Amino acid sequence: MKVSLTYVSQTLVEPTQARVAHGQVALSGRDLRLSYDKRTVVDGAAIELRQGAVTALLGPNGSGKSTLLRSLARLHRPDAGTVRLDRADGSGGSGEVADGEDALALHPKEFARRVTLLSQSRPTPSGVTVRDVVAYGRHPYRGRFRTADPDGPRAVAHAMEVTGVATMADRGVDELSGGELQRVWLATCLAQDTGVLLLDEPTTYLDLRYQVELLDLVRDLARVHGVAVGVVLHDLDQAAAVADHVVVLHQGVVRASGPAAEVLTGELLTEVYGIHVDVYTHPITGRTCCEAVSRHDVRRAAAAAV
Ligand SMILES: Nc1ncnc2c1ncn2[C@@H]1O[C@H](COP(=O)(O)OP(=O)(O)OP(=O)(O)O)[C@@H](O)[C@H]1O
Repeated sequence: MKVSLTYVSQTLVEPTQARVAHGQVALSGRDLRLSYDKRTVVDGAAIELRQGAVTALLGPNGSGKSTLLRSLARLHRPDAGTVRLDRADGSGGSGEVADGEDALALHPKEFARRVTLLSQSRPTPSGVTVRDVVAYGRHPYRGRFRTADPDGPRAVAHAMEVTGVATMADRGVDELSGGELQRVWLATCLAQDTGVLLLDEPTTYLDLRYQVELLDLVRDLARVHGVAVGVVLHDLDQAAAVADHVVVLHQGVVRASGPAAEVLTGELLTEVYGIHVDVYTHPITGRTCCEAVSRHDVRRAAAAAV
């Protein structure tokens, strides 16, 4: 089978938009208060997504990760606080900290050319092919009368190729498995060719190979192509493997934020998740591993010690 995300760093065509200034803040939220029907679920949150870096949002169920991510994507309007978007070429901000533009004030098409979100669930359209759905990612580049989008065909073909859905281009999306559909949505985001990529639990539905390859792709998009990635993950090992920065939410408050290697400690994770978590370096791979200790593990260890 020809599909492969693995070789994306070799095959990814140069993005059509200039992306430089790795490390500069591309999208930021400050002092965000987010609510549903007057119930505040995120309070005082700050987050920065930097060009060329992957930032993972972590935390228990209901801690506010998706809501925070959606607020950065303008899908959840904050009660308080700001969301600011810097220019990909760095012209909208100043050095380390972006001043940027008020993301909420941008024209929807302008925003969609710069930020995309792979959300947790999307309605599956019926009667449309995979190629149609991926081509939808080009909507911000089309004019009122569907005027030419010269980069469109190349971007769509390439997005399908690197996500492994090119071979199913003519199939109806309503006949795909959950994992296939997830890759089609990811291809749609990639076809949108934005400098900021937001992903809400993107490995859901994917089998082991595609989970690993998706995370490789995410890392390449950041490191090779300068994309600022914000990703909600539940798997702490995956987060440790892919993220440069992590933001840990607990009960709607940012409990810790910073370089992954510094933030991911057993002490913090044990406190936040309410279960004992061991963090150690794998003796062979050198990777950071986060392992929750179950009651059965404790019993086994006690029995072995006798
Ligand atoms: N549409 C909604 N209407 C009302 N409350 C909501 C809605 N969506 C989420 N919430 C509530 O907001 C809080 C934060 O939810 P959110 O989905 O952001 O958390 P999360 O950290 O992403 O959770 P999970 O890990 O379970 O996906 C939760 O208490 C949740 O019940």
